[in-house]
Parts: sequence; C-alpha cells; structure tokens
Amino acid sequence: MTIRPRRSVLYMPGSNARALEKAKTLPADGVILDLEDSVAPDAKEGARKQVVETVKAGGFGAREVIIRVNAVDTPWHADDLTAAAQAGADAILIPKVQSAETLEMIGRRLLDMHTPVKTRVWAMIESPLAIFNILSIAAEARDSEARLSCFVLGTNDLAKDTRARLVPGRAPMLPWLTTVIAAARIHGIEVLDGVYNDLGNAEGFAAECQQGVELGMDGKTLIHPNQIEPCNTAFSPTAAEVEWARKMIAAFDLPENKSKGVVSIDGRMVERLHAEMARRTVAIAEAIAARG
Ligand SMILES: CC(C)(COP(=O)(O)OP(=O)(O)OC[C@H]1O[C@@H](n2cnc3c(N)ncnc32)[C@H](O)[C@@H]1OP(=O)(O)O)[C@@H](O)C(=O)NCCC(=O)NCCSC(=O)C[C@H](O)C(=O)O
Ligand SMILES: [Mg+2]
Repeated sequence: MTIRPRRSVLYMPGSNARALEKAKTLPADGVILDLEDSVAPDAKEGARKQVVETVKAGGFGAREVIIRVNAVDTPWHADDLTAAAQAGADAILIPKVQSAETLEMIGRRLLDMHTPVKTRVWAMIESPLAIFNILSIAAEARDSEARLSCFVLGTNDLAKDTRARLVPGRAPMLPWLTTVIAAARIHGIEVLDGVYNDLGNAEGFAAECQQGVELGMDGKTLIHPNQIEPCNTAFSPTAAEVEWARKMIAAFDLPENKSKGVVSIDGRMVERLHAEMARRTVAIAEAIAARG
C-alpha cells in the first residue's frame, strides 16, 4: 500500500517571496503557492510569474507542491492555468468548484496543453452549491482526464456564503464536512480540512485538528508555520495505534486464523475490516517515518 502523507498543507501568498523561500525549509507535507485570495488584484501577474519560477527552480524535497489558481470566472484564471500547467507542480488547486463540468473543462484544457500526467487536480469545496453537487463532482475522480485526486475544504468561503458562524466545535458545518468526506471516500479521493484563522489560539487549533482526525480528514490546510508541528502530531498515528495495528495484522496472518472472519485480541473483537484499516495505519506511519 503506497500512501503519501498529507497531514499538513501550508498556504502562502504567491506574492510573498520570503514565504515561498521559507517553505522549502518547513516540515509541512505540502505547500500551496497561492494566486487566489491572498494575492491582491494588482499583484496577480507578478505573483503568477514568481510562483512559476519558484516551482520550476525546485528545492522542495519531499514536500508536495500545489499551485492554487484563480477561479474559472475570474479574468486571471486562463493565464494562471496555462502557467501552472507548465510549471511542473504536483497539483493545481481549483478554487470555488461548483460542478463536475468545471473539472471536465479543466481536464480538457490540461490535456490540450500536454500537461504532464503527474500534475493532478485538487478541488476546493467551499460553496453551498458544491456541497449539493458533491457526489457528481467526486465522481470525476473516475475519469482519468479530470485528474481529480483531492478535495480541500474552504471553510471561510463556506461561512461567507451560508452565513454560518465559525464557532468552536463547528456544529453548523458538520453536516457539510461529513458529506464531503463521504463523497470523497466513495470515489477514492483524499480530503483536507479548512484553515484555522485564529493564529494566537493554540488550544483551539489543537482541538480543531483533533476534530478533523476524528471526522476522517486526511490532513489540514494551514496558514502559518507555527501550525505545522501540532498538525503533524495530530494527524500522525500514535505509537500505541501503530502497535495495536501491527497486532491485528499479525493475528490474521497466523495460519490458524486464515479462514476466520473475526478473532479476539486482548479481550476485543477484531474483524478483518479492522485488519484492513490497520494496514493503512501502518502504511501511513511508515511513510511518515521514511520522511525522517
Ligand atoms: C497570516 C500572515 C499574514 C502572518 O504573517 P506574518 O505577520 O509575517 O507572520 P510572522 O511574522 O509570524 O511570520 C514568521 C515567519 O514565518 C514566515 N511565514 C509566515 N506565514 C508563512 C506562510 N504561510 N508560509 C511560509 N512562511 C510564512 C514569515 O515570512 C516569517 O519568516 P521570517 O522572515 O523568516 O521570520 C501569514 O502567515 C500569511 O500570509 N499566511 C498565509 C495566508 C494565506 O495564504 N491565505 C490564503 C489561504 S487561506 C484560504 O484562502 C482559505 C479558503 O479558501 C477558505 O475559503 O477557507
Ligand atoms: Mg476560499
């Protein structure tokens, strides 16, 4: 089982040369070089040029490199997509995706531009319409031309469009978050949680990371380097979880259990589905350990 850890994925404004450089030294699993909301309109063209040069120059090591372009209905989108397609990023993040048709159109454009197949498409889910269309959007992952591999929650835009409050525990948003995760799992897509804006509130941030883990998110998007370490910790399996996972796998590998669907270990019922989950836990832990 090959797994790429995406515990922590840090946004940075594409117009901020210092942040782009610093990103190469930070322990984030991925970095999103942003051309959208963190870049002012009169800085868009300069940021696009700077981001493409930065990605082409490389130096990001094992970190996944993602370029967030402007949305399809903006005057910058076409030039952003053309530039991002040629930059050699691991993924292009499309904000404000509302329908499957948008991803089909982008997939066709990337094909026309002979974009390397290694460049995937990530979609931001951040509007009420996207939530209601989520199953058909997620189904695009079955079409290789669309390249869809990851959803990113845009919880600030979701709050803006719905008027839901960003409160501790996120009760108003839970139905949307869990709907997106369910649709993603149906079609084998990864899901990253939205950002936590209150940079001074370490406790609140840790609680939201833990909630993301419990909901089944694969990781979280971040806005500041200080958020990386606590996020990596939250989204890494603990030593006890890995030990328990190895125990479950070993139990089902025993010859006497080969034909059993369920066994008892340390007083707990363990089914084959638990061993399957355990294999994923071990694969993630090993992929994290391989990062050093
Ligand atoms: C929020 C910030 C503007 C704060 O910046 P600053 O005041 O410079 O912070 P610090 O002085 O504490 O910075 C310390 C050093 O760390 C570097 N730094 C800061 N942030 C980043 C970053 N994101 N990536 C890389 N490096 C960063 C500083 O350069 C300092 O370095 P040094 O000079 O060596 O000391 C800033 O953190 C920031 O701009 N964050 C990202 C904001 C962003 O990208 N927002 C858009 C994405 S979020 C979004 O759109 C959500 C979604 O769409 C939705 O709808 O929810
Ligand atoms: Mg947004």
